[in-house]
Amino acid sequence: MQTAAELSLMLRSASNISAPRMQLYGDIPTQNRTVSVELVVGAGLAILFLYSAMKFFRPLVFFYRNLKRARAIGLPMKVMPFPPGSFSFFTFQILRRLEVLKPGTVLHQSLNMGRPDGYGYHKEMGDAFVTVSPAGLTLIVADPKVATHVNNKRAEFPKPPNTGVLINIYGRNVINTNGDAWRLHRRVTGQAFSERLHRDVWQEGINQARFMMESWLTSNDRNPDSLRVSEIERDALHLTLNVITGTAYGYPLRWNEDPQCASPTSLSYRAAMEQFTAHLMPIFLTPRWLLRLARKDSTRGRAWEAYTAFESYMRGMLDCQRARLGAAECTDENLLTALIRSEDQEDEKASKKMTAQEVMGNTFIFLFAGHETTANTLHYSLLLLAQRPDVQQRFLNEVDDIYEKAAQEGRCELDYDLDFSCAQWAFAIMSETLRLFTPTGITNKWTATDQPITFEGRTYVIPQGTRISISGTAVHQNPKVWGENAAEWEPSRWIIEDDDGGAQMLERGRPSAQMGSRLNGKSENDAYSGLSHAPFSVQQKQPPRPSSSAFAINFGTASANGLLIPAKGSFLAFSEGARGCIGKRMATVEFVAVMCTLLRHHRVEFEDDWSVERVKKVLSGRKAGSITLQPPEQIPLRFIRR
Ligand code: HEM
Repeated sequence: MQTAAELSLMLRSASNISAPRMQLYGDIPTQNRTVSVELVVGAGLAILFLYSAMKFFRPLVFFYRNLKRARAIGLPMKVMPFPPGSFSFFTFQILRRLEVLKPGTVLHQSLNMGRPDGYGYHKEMGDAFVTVSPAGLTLIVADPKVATHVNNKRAEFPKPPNTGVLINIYGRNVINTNGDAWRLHRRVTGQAFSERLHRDVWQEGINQARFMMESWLTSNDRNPDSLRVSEIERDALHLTLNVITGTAYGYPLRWNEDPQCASPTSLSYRAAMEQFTAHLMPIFLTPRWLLRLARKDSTRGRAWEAYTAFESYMRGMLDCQRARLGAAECTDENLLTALIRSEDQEDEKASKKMTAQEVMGNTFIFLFAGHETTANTLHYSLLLLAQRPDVQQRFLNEVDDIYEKAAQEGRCELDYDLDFSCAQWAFAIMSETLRLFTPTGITNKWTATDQPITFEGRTYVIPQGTRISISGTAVHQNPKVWGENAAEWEPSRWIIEDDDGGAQMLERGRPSAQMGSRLNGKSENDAYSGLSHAPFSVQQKQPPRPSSSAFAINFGTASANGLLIPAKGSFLAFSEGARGCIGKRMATVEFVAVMCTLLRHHRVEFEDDWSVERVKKVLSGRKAGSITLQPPEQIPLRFIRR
């Protein structure tokens, strides 16, 4: 038997023996485990704290960094919580849906959702200034020379990254690509914008204007002497959609006719486009699968309906052109045949084909970009002519002269080659409307690397990654560029004085027969070089209105038929440089043909209950949430036989 003392000794020795083993296998680690759990939790909390702090302070850090970069430039600077333009179409739509954004409220005004302020900001800040926000720097430009410099250096100032990802809805296209991809898209689509297309556009503009007037006749108890038009905006959109479809897409339509559709839809072509435009936000922002699942009678359901209907119409037109190409029926090239060919054959320069998606993307973007801007210009011009009977009279005289000349030459129809270049006032009215009611007031670029710019004689380095917003709206209302009356709609500014200094077109009213022949002798390029800046048509010897100190005019030139070619950078409605508007001439030809047809036998007036003041108020506003500039309210018009 062991005594208690022996037992106690044994236990103690056992514990002494086991001690080193337990050290080896984890007793001390148990203690450590507690420590390491604490460490892990502590580290986790620290990370969480650091992450939250970073999230919280990051904008401040960025803001501080951006502030330093902006100061280093040396241009005037404006600090903003958000970059300008953040409250664009989409933000506006979201806020409107939340019902916190009512027109006339302070919030509405402060988000600058009213009509763009024109030159307002620049009065305080100068013609080039930088805005700083945590998101980055934006250089805002109302100076023609800086605008031209930026617009003409495509590689140094490309479109900002992710430009137009939203307008990618049917596929990549010429508007939202850069570099080699853009070059391919522009080369392929650019072929279609030939003089042959412009000739077709002229004729189709006349046809569609007649169809439109016929549709007014049926809605006016067949009284051709007084046609009331309650929705001129809608009709103008319908007209321009039909013109582009009938010409660039090779599918001429009567007024209410639809093109071929690849799969059945209950929406007409025009209704599909209207519903599409009305549901841009859900279409742009919602994943397709979610749109597809939406209830038919919901907003998203309607968006999906418009999206699929429009896609079916585009596929139908592509199928039709493909069939014509296959049957060798198609000798004429148009935009769709050019796109189809680019999917089938490699582009020689790029050694690449376009994908089916890119073909769809371009099919969509040309319809979309090409019809709304031209429709807005027609719409605003008719409103402005009704507001200014004196200018309207000048134009009506011109219309009479052009038809008279055609009759003398044994023609009952106007002809693109013979008559387009005679429409001096039509051109002046269009340009002046685009100057003050610019459909897309801002074009955005970006600095790919640090870039020097020269402004008012000094050079500034704009750091890499700066957004550059060229504000056409501000340039067009800049008194240094367009004179003290820059904010007034005055089409006569586009018509150049005679060599003897008299404003002959204005004073004389009707252009004389002599004037008629002076215009007729010139080529169409001469007559419309005002939009193209084509150097071959310029008469350098005749600077217009030397008394004016305005840049556009003083440094501008005169076209051979007496139209102002503003100095570079001062007229930006179509932008400038390699990425300028591809459809500039098409829009001009269409405008002239339609206006000459609409006002051949009629003059346009407002209804009696529309006072000048009431009209002015509407014209100074902007339809909320629209992508291009549109008046906020419908103003009914009346076409009175003259
Ligand atoms: C009055 C009518 C029009 C106006 C005011 C206008 C205005 C503009 C402007 C300002 C740009 C430059 C946009 C930017 O850089 O962000 C542009 C580009 C473009 N426009 Fe127009 N446009 C008109 C008519 C048309 C028409 C009729 C078409 C075609 C049918 C068209 C097709 C395009 C295309 C494809 C581009 C992109 C060019 C490129 O990035 O290479 N536009 N337009």
